[in-house]
Amino acid sequence: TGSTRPERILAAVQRKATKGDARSVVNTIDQYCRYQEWAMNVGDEKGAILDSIVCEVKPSVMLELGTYCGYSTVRIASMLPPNARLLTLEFNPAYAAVARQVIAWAGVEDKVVLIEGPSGDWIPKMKEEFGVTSFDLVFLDHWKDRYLPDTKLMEECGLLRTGSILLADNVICPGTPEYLEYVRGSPRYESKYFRSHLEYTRVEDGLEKSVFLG
Ligand SMILES: Nc1ncnc2c1ncn2[C@@H]1O[C@H](/C=C/CNC(=O)c2cc([N+](=O)[O-])cc(O)c2O)[C@@H](O)[C@H]1O
Ligand SMILES: [Mg+2]
Repeated sequence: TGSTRPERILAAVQRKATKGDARSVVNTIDQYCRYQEWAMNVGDEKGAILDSIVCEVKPSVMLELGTYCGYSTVRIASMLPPNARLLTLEFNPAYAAVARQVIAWAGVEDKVVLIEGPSGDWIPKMKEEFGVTSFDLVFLDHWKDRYLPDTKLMEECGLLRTGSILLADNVICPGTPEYLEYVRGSPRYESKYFRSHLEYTRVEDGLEKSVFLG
């Protein structure tokens, strides 16, 4: 049984990235996935948009849905002030195991809480288990058909406050039509599309930034 793609990405990080240097980890994964084998990281082009929004919002408490190998986890954490917290949800134990090591190699583990399990189970427990009042910023990058149900679940659980921001990856490719229709059609959101490309390709994709109006 050979290695998995996430394990090969981890091996590249441990071989080529400077330990404790988050940007070096980000650059190493981008190099590997652009020139060796594609992987579903938000990537460098959309990543720059993600960086600018994290810098603008300066979240104290942030949620990421879909950790995968931890690329965006590290990218986001490297932009956060020391007292900020990034909670990230991943239900595949093998991916979570890789992500923990990528996060550790980058030296950002103090800002990150990786929670292993499905978003549907954990979103309702955020207040009691993690003392979350509400999320300042949520990055949606998990199964595309979960974006809408999990957004509605966060609303129902009172995890969004006036001004909370949802940032969704892949709204064009692979696409999240039901989610887009909801946030663009609802009077409770102010939505904006940031046009870009699918990671490491010339295919159109983009991020949708939606401000919850309460
Ligand atoms: N309910 C849930 N709770 C916790 N973790 C969950 C979850 N649903 C999925 N996950 C995890 O989130 C990741 C899935 C990402 C799907 N992205 C994608 O499918 C994707 C595909 C392409 N693409 O095909 O070009 C490009 C992209 O940028 C993409 O993000 C995986 O690590 C998976 O284990
Ligand atoms: Mg994605």
